[in-house]
Amino acid sequence: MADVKDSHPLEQGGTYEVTALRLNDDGEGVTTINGMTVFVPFLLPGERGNVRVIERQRRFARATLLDRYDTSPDRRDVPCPVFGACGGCQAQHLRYDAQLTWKENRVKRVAQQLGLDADAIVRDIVPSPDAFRYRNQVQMPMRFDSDKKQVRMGYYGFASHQMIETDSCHLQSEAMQDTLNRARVFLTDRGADLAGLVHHVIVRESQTTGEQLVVFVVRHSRGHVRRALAEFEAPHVTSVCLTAQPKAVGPVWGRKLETLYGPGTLKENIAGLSFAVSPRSFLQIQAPVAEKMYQTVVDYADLRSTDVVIDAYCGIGTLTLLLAGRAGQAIGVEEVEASVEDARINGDDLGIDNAEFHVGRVEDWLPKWVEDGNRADVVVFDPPRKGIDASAIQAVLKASPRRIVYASCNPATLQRDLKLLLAGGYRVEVMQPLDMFPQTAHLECVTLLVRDCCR
Ligand SMILES: C[S@@+](CC[C@H](N)C(=O)[O-])C[C@H]1O[C@@H](n2cnc3c(N)ncnc32)[C@H](O)[C@@H]1O
Repeated sequence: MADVKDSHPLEQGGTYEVTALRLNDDGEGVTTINGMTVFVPFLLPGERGNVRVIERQRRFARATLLDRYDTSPDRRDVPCPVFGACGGCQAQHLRYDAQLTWKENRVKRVAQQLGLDADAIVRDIVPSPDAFRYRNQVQMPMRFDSDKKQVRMGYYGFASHQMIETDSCHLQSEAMQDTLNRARVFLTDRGADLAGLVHHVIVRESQTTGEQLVVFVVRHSRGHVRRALAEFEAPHVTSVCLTAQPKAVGPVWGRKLETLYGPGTLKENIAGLSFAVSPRSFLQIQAPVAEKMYQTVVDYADLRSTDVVIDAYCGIGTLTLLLAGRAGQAIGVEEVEASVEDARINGDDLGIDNAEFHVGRVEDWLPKWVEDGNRADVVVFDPPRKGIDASAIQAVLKASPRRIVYASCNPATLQRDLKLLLAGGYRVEVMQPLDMFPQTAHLECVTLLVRDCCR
């Protein structure tokens, strides 16, 4: 068989004039050169440009934009000085209304690829009330520069661990940025002995109270390190914590977490309920869109007062506790022990006595629960980006709940998992996209599936 590469006269390093046809799921312009698909970051649909091919694979290539000859009406001025180098945002150059259309169309494409009537099933995307300064948490890499004797701070570049220095990210609140800037100065002032040990600073903020929790991630934790970091103060910071993680690159959290001062948790108000959030627990990145997402899940679940509802991947129990208000029994399952502790405390504080929580992996817990002969009338899934494990899908098909509500943050795994659920006898009734993450390629989508015999 002829090598596919040979049938495409496309030179690595060659320069070409192209026009972008559409955006891919990562927000890159998609074009073709001599019949081969080529991805060009920062070129918008309809824009012409001169590009250089920098990577050539069997079926596609990547190119970098050298010159742009046109300006799409969807292009906007970018407020962030490190946009394009920093790996955090992919779509700041796209007007917000065009970002919403792009994201909604991605969900429509998922529906189409599953053979569904996308226009009938996919609802209009729910926008974020704020296109900037919406995030409630940040993990900021910090490095001590021994030549300059100061701490450098910034995000990692696209697909790399090269630090792109910045002291003004437009996605987080000004108060969070102020805390990070103060942490950098604080560490620089303390010098190499302390600053050389800190490789990340995590800031979490309650969008209800404005209180902040700071976690210093250190290579190792000794008494003098704890005492020195406990001196850090900033106007909104109510708790300072520490975790020891010897490696600066890779997972940020160490095994242990110590509170140096303060309660070590934040309180967040979501959909009228107050939740305690500890440093390691998952919390949706912004409260206003999370509330809309939760309300959609609760509506789609359409619970009856005797129903048993399972909330798989429940985090601190936000959805479980909201669902419990409408059901006979709500059961949350979550692998992070600290989150389940938060969930139990939250249930007790809210006086909700028909919710229970289990620590475990959904793919282990759900098959066993079904095997033991338990029933579920409605199952809610809100997994991480990797989606639902196939064994959990097989288990839910066996349990045969009346409804399945799937909140997804990744259209690719959503499509994969929906395919299995459709083959297992479920029908997609409606898909609701939500923009939880403006300026980035990420989105949320809540899908309602109904067992084919139940209308
Ligand atoms: C997208 S979050 C949703 C949390 C919650 N529904 C909320 O809205 O806050 C996914 C959660 O699943 C947890 N998780 C990830 N993999 C898991 C697994 N295999 N089994 C159980 N929980 C898991 C994560 O720790 C995280 O809390």
